Amino acid sequence: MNQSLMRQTAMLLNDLLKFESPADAKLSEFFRQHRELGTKERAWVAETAYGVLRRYRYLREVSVSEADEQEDTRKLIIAWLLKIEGKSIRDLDELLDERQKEWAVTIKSKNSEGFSPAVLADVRDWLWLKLVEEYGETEAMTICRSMFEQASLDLRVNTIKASREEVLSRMLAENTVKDNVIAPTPFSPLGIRMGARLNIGKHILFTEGKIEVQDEGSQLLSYLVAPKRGQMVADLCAGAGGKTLALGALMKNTGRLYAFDVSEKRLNNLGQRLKRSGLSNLQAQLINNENDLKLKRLNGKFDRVLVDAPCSGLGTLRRNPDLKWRQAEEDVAELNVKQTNILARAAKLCKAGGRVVYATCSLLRDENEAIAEAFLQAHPDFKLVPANEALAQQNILLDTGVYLKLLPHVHGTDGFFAAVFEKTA
Ligand SMILES: C[S@@+](CC[C@H](N)C(=O)[O-])C[C@H]1O[C@@H](n2cnc3c(N)ncnc32)[C@H](O)[C@@H]1O
Repeated sequence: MNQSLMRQTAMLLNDLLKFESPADAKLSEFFRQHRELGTKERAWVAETAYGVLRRYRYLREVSVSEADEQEDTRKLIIAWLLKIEGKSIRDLDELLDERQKEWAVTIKSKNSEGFSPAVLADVRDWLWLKLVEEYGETEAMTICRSMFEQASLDLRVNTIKASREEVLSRMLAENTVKDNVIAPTPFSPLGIRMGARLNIGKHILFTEGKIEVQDEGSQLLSYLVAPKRGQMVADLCAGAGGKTLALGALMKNTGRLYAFDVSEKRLNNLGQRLKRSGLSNLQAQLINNENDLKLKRLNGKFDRVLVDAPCSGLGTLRRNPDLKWRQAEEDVAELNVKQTNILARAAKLCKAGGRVVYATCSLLRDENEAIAEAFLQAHPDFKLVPANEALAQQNILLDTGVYLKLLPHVHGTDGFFAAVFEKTA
């Protein structure tokens, strides 16, 4: 790595730290503008930028001095290399100019004595307080630290086109995955976990539609929905269809599966994935909001409704570390209103004897249990189906209690929450 790459990464970080749009989109845009960068250089830029985003608060604390007029992202990078990556100043000889070497000496000498727990957990104060209230200080710290790790690459085998055994044996036989740790996921019967990141988008199994990228936790949600052959199923917040496609495969391409969302762009992405999947039971529909008239004629028609609600996304911080700096406490309150309303709308779509699943990738009670409990209070015609029992019925032995609650350091998945409701009348 060299000084020019350092400069480019610092410029990218200047942009990312404005927190105006998601970091993954900005990173892709950066790579499109810098096609001259090779694979190793790209990996270094991505790792460094995401590394700084994961540890931003701590790194500022050890690198920014009172004399600084404005934040210099090169200091953050140096701090990341020295303090997190464990490099020595000598290791960085080629990378740093003389002034930066002086910064490095100062940064190296800083220790974390007296830093607040929120700085060490690398989250904003409001979020730290909420997590401590919910999980206690020790568990809150463990959760925050688990988010410093890179997530594994999880794949879902599309059973419309292949079996897990077939995909696993093909991958194990291949040179591309030779040095990779590759294994069935522990809980999802359709998952494969890969230790290292591959550009899976170009892999033949992917282009043939035999595999999809999907976190194991997300795969498990479709098992909670548990759609049966020939049923009417709605995915009310389908987005780009990660869970919709899994539902379609569980339905063995029979029945009718509706994918609704308010985002045209996301539904267009679903369209691309749908072509690869080989599913023909799926219909995508753009709606204005949960009160869209298009939904009205479908009231009481569905056997299964999934609400994968818009949420803070704090369970996905391993993949989207920028979210912890972009989310404010007020945003969560705003999301709670949407979550409550969308779930109430889902209840209307569901027929008697049918099932509604409410899911988020949030860690916060306000977006999870609180919404589920309020729903049960307001909807006496629904009862809670314990998630552990619903999974056991699918031969998945994962018991996190009446709600599904997944955490990276416990389950190896992103953080997920789900509640299963059945309409009794
Ligand atoms: C957590 S994401 C869904 C991710 C998707 N289910 C997947 O597995 O890839 C939440 C989605 O809710 C959508 N959304 C937001 N408000 C909505 C509303 N009022 N009705 C339906 N969808 C909504 C967003 O556009 C977003 O795609």
